Amino acid sequence: MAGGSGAEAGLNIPGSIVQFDNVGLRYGTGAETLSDLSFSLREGGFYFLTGPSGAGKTSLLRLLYLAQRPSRGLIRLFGEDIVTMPRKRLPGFRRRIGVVFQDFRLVPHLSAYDNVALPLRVAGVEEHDLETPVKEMLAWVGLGHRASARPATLSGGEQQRVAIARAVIARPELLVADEPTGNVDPEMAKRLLHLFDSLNKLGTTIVVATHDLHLISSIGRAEMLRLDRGELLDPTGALRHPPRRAEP
Ligand SMILES: Nc1ncnc2c1ncn2[C@@H]1O[C@H](COP(=O)(O)OP(=O)(O)OP(=O)(O)O)[C@@H](O)[C@H]1O
Repeated sequence: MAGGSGAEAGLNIPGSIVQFDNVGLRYGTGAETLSDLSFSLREGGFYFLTGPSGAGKTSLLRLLYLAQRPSRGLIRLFGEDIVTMPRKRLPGFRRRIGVVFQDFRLVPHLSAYDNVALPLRVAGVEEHDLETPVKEMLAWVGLGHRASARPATLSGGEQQRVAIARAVIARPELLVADEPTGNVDPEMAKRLLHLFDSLNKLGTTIVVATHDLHLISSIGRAEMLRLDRGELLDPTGALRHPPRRAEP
């Protein structure tokens, strides 16, 4: 394992929002889909997750947004061990995370407006306080004129933009996005990335899984998480915070 084993494993690393130690994930009885993942993400960092199809990116994101528990290892989120945490505490943690799902998962019977308003309503924001931010957010993603449309009447790219607006509207502490620009044109992709960039500058930690090299190159300060066949490529140990010392 890269650094972090033995006595320091499991300790809370100051300034980290996510910490994985020796995490493995196995679906059923097959081989491990993710193996020995050990890394930490800095609070306020901007990370791109890349890797070939089937490398395990969606599986890693599912661990991050608490849709999946690991088969082994330790995961800390917001400084707490979420593997052994009682299930009833998980929804409170999930509310601190914005998620853009690869398949959008909009609520089908709600309009675009009501889908975007959902996280604010769950957080108890009054109707008269949420109208302006929801309208502004819809306008930013180019859907001001489709506010009353149901998801089934929207194109794939429009649904993706509603999903992104919903994920960012409540300014989550952690934003996890799975191929968030896969269905939009390059101009809109740039606009959506600007949204992530602004959110990051306000303090949200961002993790975006993407194959889009253009997108990756547009955020100079972003760090890379590269997965290959379920393993994280971290040759310099830079994804450990603090990084492990170079071998003598
Ligand atoms: N629920 C599941 N049950 C069994 N196997 C699964 C499940 N989800 C994913 N897998 C398997 O885990 C491996 C990694 O899948 P995952 O979707 O995490 O990869 P990915 O890197 O996101 O791929 P892509 O870029 O194509 O979306 C694949 O072999 C996949 O078939």
